[in-house]
Amino acid sequence: MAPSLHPLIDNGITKGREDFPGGKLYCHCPTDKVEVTLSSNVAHNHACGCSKCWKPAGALFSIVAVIPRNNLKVTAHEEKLKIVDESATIQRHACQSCGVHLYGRIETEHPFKGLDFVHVELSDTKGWQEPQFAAFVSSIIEQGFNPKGMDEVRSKFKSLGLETYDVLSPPLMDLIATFTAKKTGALPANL
Ligand SMILES: N[C@@H](CCC(=O)N[C@@H](CSCO)C(=O)NCC(=O)O)C(=O)O
Ligand SMILES: [Zn+2]
Ligand SMILES: [Zn+2]
Repeated sequence: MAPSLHPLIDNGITKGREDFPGGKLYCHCPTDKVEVTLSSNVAHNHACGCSKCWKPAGALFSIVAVIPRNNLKVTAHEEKLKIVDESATIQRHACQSCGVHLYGRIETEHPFKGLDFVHVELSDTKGWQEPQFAAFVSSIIEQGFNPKGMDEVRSKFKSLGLETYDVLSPPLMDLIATFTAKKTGALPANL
C-alpha cells in the first residue's frame, strides 16, 4: 500500500476559492480549544517533509501555508500555547494539551518575517488555497523513511499535479536569495 502523504491530498486535491475570505483554526482538544482567526486566505500552501512542521498522525508530510501576521489573531485559549523550540527560526506555537501547532512566527531578520505559518486543515471551512507544491521532500528520510520509497513518493505528488523540491519552490528560493543579495549589497536595497 502506498504510504499516506497527507489525508488532505491522498485522494486528490480540491481547489480553493479565489475569493475565500479566511476563517478559524482550532486545535484538537475536545473542549477549551485554542482558536485562531485568519482574516484572509493563505498563500504558498505546500506539503512540507521537514521534521519541524506539525503533521497529523500517520502522514509523511505536513500541509503548511503562509499568511500576513496582521491577518492572524488568537481569539480563544491563548494561555494553552507554548513555543515548541525557542531557538528555531520559525517559532511554532503549539497547544500544550493536544500538541497541534496553531501558528509559526518569525521574529528575527529573515526574508519571510511578517508571514505566519499555518495549517488550514485545522479549519472546518472549505475554500482555502490548495497545496501548490511539495517542499523538503528528501527530509522525510531524516525521519526514518526508506530512501528506496522516494520514487513512489515523488511520483505520487507528480500524479496529483504537485512539483516536488528538496528545499522550497523557485519563487520562495528567489525571495530568500534576493533578501540575501540586498543585505550583502550585491543588489540595490530599493530593487
Ligand atoms: N531537513 C531539515 C529541514 C528543516 C527546515 O529547514 N525546514 C524549513 C521549512 S518549514 C516550512 O516550509 C524551515 O524553514 N525551517 C525553519 C524552522 O523550522 O525554524 C529537517 O527536516 O528538519
Ligand atoms: Zn489543544
Ligand atoms: Zn516544514
